[in-house]
Amino acid sequence: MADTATATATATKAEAKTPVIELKNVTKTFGEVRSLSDVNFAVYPGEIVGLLGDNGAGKSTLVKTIMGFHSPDPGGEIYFHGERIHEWSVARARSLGIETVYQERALCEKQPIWRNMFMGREPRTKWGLLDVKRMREECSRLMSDHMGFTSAAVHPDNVVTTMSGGEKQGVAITRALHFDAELVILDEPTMGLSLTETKKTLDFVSSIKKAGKSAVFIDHNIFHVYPVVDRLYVLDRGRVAGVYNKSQISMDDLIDRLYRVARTGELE
Ligand SMILES: Nc1ncnc2c1ncn2[C@@H]1O[C@H](COP(=O)(O)OP(=O)(O)OP(=O)(O)O)[C@@H](O)[C@H]1O
Repeated sequence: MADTATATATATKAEAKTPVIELKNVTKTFGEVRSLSDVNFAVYPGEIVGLLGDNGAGKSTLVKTIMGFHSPDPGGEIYFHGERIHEWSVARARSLGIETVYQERALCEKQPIWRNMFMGREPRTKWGLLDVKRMREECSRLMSDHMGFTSAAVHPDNVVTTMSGGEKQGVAITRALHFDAELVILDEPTMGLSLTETKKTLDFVSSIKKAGKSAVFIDHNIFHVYPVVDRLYVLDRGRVAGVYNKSQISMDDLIDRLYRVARTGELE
């Protein structure tokens, strides 16, 4: 069983590097509801961090804070590569390379793959028109290099509706990496997917690490999260109930820990 000492040891080892993103003493209240309570959270370069917790634990509030949708209550601090950012917003987070991959419905189903790949960031010709040729070619390259799609059946001109759930998530993750995301937030990317499609999506998650980027992975299913992450945060009632180095806690111990936290609310 991991304990606070283990988590601290892990953090100390990683502290040789500066976190990509760090939240210090972040509290977030909505009226009477305290969704986050004095949360300290960090993601280091090249690290995949899992975020676990029961319904209402504060996972969405935490990632929405990272994404700039919520501002912390006074006293909370956000750092990006060690620099304190005072004016945190969606635009700022995005400009710094924080990208989010939602459940599969985030793509435009009736649009071709290449259109989805460049949505909102379309390259233009010198006359200001959409550079469709470049988007098609670049999409084709990304699909074979990053997504391993060599089959002629998966073509950049195919509309997204024809793709499987795992392939759609592949497009979303590849899109994030292509736009130089430093930190990819994966918000329940396996929801509603079959076993095979889930496997495909988890492989794409691993590709984020291979590309030297970082990710925060939220999922209710610990069997999906555990295999692909380096560290795990457990949230409970808005607090960080534990931080674990995956290499130092087995899945069984983690499950026990989650049950105990949910039952007793105790912190590490
Ligand atoms: N905009 C809001 N206004 C009021 N309360 C909110 C708001 N957003 C979240 N909450 C409350 O904050 C608490 C944490 O919610 P949050 O959605 O962050 O939890 P979660 O861990 O993501 O839950 P789930 O796994 O069910 O999605 C809940 O009690 C929720 O009702």
